[in-house]
Amino acid sequence: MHHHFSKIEDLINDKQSIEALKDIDEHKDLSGNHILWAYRALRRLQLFYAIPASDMSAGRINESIIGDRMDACECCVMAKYCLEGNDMYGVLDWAVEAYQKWEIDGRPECVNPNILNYYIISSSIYTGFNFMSLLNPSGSNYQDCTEKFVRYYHLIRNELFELEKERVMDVLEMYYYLERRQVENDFRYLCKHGVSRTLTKYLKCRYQTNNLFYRILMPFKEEDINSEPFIKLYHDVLYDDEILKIKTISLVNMKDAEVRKKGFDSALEERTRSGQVNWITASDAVKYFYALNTRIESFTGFSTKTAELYQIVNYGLGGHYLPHNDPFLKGTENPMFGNRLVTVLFYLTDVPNDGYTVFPRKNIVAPTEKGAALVWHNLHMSNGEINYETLHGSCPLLKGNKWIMTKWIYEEGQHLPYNWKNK
Ligand SMILES: O=C(O)CCC(=O)C(=O)O
Ligand SMILES: [Fe+2]
Repeated sequence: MHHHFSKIEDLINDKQSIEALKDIDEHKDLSGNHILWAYRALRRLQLFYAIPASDMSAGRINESIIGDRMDACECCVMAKYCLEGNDMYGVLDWAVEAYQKWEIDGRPECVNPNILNYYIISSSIYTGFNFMSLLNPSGSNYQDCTEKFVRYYHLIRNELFELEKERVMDVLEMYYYLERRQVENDFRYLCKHGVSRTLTKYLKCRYQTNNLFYRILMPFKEEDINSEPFIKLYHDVLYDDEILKIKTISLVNMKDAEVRKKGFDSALEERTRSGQVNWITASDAVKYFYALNTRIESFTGFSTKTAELYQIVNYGLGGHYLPHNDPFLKGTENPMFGNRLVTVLFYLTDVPNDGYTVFPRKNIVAPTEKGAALVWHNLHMSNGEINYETLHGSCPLLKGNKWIMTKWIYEEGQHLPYNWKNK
């Protein structure tokens, strides 16, 4: 018996075994869908932040290396997925990249050069590049052509990127599309350029006791972000041990995020939102978050009695949430408690270079950090109508992991100048 133990111990300590175990560990949760989503996440990041395949495959964005190098095989797989999604600009970009890496990496077997040629030729025809003009009538082979093409491709790549942005679409959709497109452009711009604090005479930060006697000892650190709509940031309102507890409870229960669509049941739609979600159960909430409810009431000034349960979200690579409004549209509100009056968004991780919460209509990128809560009013406090200026989203994550927790406070039970039931 003892003898076996030492053998097992040797095996465990063996470098190769450790690598193998790591491999198993890293891939254990990947189902077919997740692999497809991983590819889509990369492609989405590429399009969103305008990163050419040559930069992305080097792990580079804005001149700095933040990720791992991709090899020829991985680039080829990207081209394959793009082809399956009928994304011919993607096929072109990745196939050319795969081809170059294939040459540099000593022509690894996982890449079939004929398939690569096929990718390049078909995508180049589709994207309007006259590949045929490169063919030498006196019988050159595809290999030579591909090489030539790769050289030309680098010259025209920027124009291709521009072309890709133009899409054909139904005239009736145009108005909605233009408006949406403006918002999305603003969203992209803000995500790319990150946090800029604009200090004005009116936006200040302060120690806030909210007239609570015991808060004199430990006032809230309140920072004004915007006045209309009301957006404020409260620093250090969630403690490290609470964050750890929240992540521990949630980790085993995370499910792929869903979005509610008008007229449809909740749908899995990773184009709009991609991440993993868990709702803390009522019994766990009582057990662990009683004090937090009281704290939320202290800094927001609203009752949490009618609030939703806590929602935890984890975004991985490429995880995002496109701009949206949190309240339900007219007629779909909660019949007992009304609409989502206030959003309290806690950050369970730091948000250093990406994954910001952005309000594109107000030109705001929230300057937040771990343990802070961003609070905003979704409805006009005078009449309960939705304030569409609170449109907000989460920028696609380029690296690491972002964890948040949300609490939605409802109209019922608050001191409001209107009766929500008569709206
Ligand atoms: O993750 C974020 O920054 C925003 C999340 C959000 O808007 C939501 O969950 O409704
Ligand atoms: Fe939201």
